[in-house]
Amino acid sequence: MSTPSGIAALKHLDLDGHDLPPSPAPSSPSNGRKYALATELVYTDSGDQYNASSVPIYQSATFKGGPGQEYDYTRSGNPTRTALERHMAKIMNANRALVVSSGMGACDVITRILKPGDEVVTGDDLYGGTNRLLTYLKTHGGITVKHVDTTKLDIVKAALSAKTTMVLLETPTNPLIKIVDISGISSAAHEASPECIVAVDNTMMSPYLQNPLDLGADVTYESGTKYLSGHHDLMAGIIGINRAELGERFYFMINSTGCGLAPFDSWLLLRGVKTLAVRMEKQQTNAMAIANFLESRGFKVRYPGLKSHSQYALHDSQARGAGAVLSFETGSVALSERIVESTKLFGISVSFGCVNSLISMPCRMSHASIDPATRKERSLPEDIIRLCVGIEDLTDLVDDLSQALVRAGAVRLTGDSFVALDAEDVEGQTGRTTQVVDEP
Ligand SMILES: Cc1ncc(COP(=O)(O)O)c(C=O)c1O
Ligand SMILES: N[C@@H](CCSC[C@H](N)C(=O)O)C(=O)O
Repeated sequence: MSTPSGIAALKHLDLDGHDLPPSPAPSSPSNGRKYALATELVYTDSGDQYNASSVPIYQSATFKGGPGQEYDYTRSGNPTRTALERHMAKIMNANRALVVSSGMGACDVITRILKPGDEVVTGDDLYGGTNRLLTYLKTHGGITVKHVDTTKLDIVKAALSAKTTMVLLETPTNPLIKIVDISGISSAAHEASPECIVAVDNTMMSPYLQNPLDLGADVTYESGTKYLSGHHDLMAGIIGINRAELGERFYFMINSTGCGLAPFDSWLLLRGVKTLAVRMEKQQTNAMAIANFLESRGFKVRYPGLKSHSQYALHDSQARGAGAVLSFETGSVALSERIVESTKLFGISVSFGCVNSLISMPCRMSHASIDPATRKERSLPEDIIRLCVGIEDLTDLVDDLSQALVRAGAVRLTGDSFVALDAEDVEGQTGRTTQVVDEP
């Protein structure tokens, strides 16, 4: 591929994604990290003419100078966004990273390369928004979408064929915390169809804990709205790729549709990513303790850090930690609602990965767009509660959950110890007999 210069370098016109000129300042190959990840996360070279310590925000839609310029228009490229993309490529172990306006924006860019007649194999437990986009592509885009239990390699293999164009995975899944064998499925997919693109949604882990590209995936993407930003103050999506031609095709889509991340949000995300290691370490330490606490109270807890998780070993083999999202069931929707409404520190909110702890009922919130019949078919329990654990003091978090469980009638205080009540007992009671602990 020749590299046009001058005005040609500013045109990104090829509709089929072939023979495109390189996009402005593509991220440099960065697989050879010099330092440990926690160090690399904080180390950014601003490349600024005044040696600014923080990457400057190029809040400009246009760049003067005409032909031959590296940047002409922020939809096509912006120096602050490029700085973030270079930083993220390094962190994701990717040759190239692209940043867009949301996690779903990233999923859209990736799936836009599908054509009518193409076939996608994906999981039966997926974030509700991903399920919604795939359902749209199935209904209106002429694409076959097969939802299978991706925890079972033999089931995935049976679904794959030479026609499979894309495999789209999440691991751990949201919200059932199922673990998917990235390496096993990537090999099987490439064997069934060498051109098949294996894309992994890494939102539940972040690159601090898991690197799908190192495990054989072709594309990794995630919602930067979550752990990467860490403060619930921006929306972003990141795509990481090692295959140059895929990078150019995705860049073509981003430039064509205008979903590249804005300069200020790129700057905010660069800032957030610097503290990813310390936030994640504290969040997952808290999450582990809370998972143990709930399990010891008799709840069925889903968390990949628990040895009781049926896929603990698989998760441990492909990730460096369990993250900070866990879910548990109570056996009763009404009881779950009361628990969610009784917490004080755990805010009732969608999303996860931020410094504050959150509580939600996925079937009513993040996964409400999956119709109830499909939720049932895919065994998504209506009573499931999802916790996203933050960086607060652990004792405060446990106390908050304890008082919520008691208030809601999920456990009874007997002397100093809690006794879990099963849902039938709780709902069968006429007037609850549970004691309420002192309010903090
Ligand atoms: C696993 C997962 N993937 C993708 C997304 C989409 O990210 P965003 O909200 O940034 O569009 C979300 C949440 O929204 C998610 O939980
Ligand atoms: N109303 C939103 C719900 C966003 S859910 C965000 C996040 N992925 C989560 O799992 O909590 C929508 O319809 O997309």
